[in-house]
Amino acid sequence: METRHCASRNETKRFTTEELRSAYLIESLFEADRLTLTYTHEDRMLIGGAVPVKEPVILAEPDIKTGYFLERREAGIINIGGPGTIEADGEAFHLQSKDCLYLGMGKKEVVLKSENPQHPARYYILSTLAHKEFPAVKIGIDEAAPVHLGEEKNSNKRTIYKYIHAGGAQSSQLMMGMTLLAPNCMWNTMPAHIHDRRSEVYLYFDMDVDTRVFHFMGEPSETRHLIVSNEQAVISPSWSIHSGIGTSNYTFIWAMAGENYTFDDMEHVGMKDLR
Ligand SMILES: O=C[C@H](O)[C@@H](O)CC(=O)C(=O)O
Ligand SMILES: [Zn+2]
Repeated sequence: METRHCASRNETKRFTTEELRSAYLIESLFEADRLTLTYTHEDRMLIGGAVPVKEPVILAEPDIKTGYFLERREAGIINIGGPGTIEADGEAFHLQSKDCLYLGMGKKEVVLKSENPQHPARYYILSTLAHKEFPAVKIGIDEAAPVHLGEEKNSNKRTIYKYIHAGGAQSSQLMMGMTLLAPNCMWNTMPAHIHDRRSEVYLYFDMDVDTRVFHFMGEPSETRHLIVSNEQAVISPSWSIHSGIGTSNYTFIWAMAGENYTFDDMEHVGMKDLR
């Protein structure tokens, strides 16, 4: 497990490209037959990936220092690969591509499996602290609440699918969903926003090998960018905008944790305030 301590707003202003990338970008998440994990101290989110090929992957990490992974945590797991099955304390959940599984606090044995090693499941895992147990539930993309945003003339027409949120799968604090861009639309989350009461993580995927997303971060008056490749994730502290433009099509998963559970609690940044 890799640990990322929080960088302050003021030190971030002076970061070189490499310093910015090592603080905020997670470059490698999906490896065969093992769980990769990054522990960010931003709202203590755990960001993970697993690709079961030859054998199942167990959700376990001694460095978390609790009796088991979900002893004091909950998790959202979205499959971005081939079909797979997740077993949680003996209960099996079948996940096609873009299906999500919510696992509440208290689930002891979580086993991640692929149906076909030739086309393995690719599990993206986002785990946050929990204070209460909520039932495990699978949410297919067809069951997620769609929100239509943006306009073609601004190249930002997109649909936000919410899986884990106040009106969907219940959780202690995790909110999770996926944003799909309309054809020829490359911008996400512009106009940009911050939410001072929550941290957020973006996973960019469904990208060609040479496609890049220019992900914009930083305080609205001090923006920086990260150049992001397929299946890489970005940590967004509460003071940072999080917006991107792709050189070609892409999809992204967003996940948030923090003080409130109010998706709409965003402070929109006026275009005149961006620097
Ligand atoms: O706080 C909310 C998150 O940043 C995302 O839901 C935004 C997003 O998916 C988008 O505008 O496309
Ligand atoms: Zn946001």
